[in-house]
Amino acid sequence: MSLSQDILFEAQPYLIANEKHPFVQGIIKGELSPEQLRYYDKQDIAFEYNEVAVINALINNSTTTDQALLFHKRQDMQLHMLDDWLKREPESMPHDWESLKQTTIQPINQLYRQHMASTIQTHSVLQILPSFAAGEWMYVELGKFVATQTRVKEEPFQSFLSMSGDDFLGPKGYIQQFFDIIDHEAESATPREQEQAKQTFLKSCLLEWYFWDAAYKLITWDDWKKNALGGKGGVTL
Ligand SMILES: Cc1ncc(C[n+]2csc(CCO)c2C)c(N)n1
Repeated sequence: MSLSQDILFEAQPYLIANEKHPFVQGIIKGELSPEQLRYYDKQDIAFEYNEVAVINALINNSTTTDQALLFHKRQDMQLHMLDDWLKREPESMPHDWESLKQTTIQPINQLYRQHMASTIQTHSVLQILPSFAAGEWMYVELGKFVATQTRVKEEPFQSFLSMSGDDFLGPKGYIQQFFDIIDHEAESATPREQEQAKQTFLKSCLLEWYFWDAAYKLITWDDWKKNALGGKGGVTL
């Protein structure tokens, strides 16, 4: 079994848990509040800016020119996507880079961003790529899942998780190409390095679940502070 097959087999329970999460269910049923959508939007733009640094590291540490070109193409898409996103709904959101820099990165987002960024110092595509590819894979799979469900037609629920175009799908899509690169790099890696890469992927899948959860519950550092300083022994956040 290739490393990517092994990873995908172990990631299945995480995918099912993500499909069941009330935020994902709320997208299908159109039952999320403007506050929940706004929290997600703000945190996710900041998350995607962090991905720019991770993709840069993938370009820097590519082991072939083809890899560098693929990551470069993905980076181009990332920056155009962020540019389009920042131009949307400026009246309801601080959708410009200056004010976005002021956005507080909330606890789970910080954990996830640092989980990804911490792989950069390995200088290894095999260690960096799974941290990033897991989120892409999860969104593509969730997109396929929601397409099988009867979902509400109004925006923003209608287009949420609808992955448009074939950029990510199929044998030449990003997802398959990322897995091909993971398998190629795994050939020259030790079992321990392969295991590390797998655990990094699975941790990203876990943090995907917590990302939905934080948006669903609107969890902030203030909640963490109240919980810690409230003197009640703490509740589960
Ligand atoms: C929590 C979270 N995880 C992963 C992504 C990454 N992601 C999902 S789909 C996509 C590209 C197409 O929109 C990207 C980059 C994200 N945004 N938020």
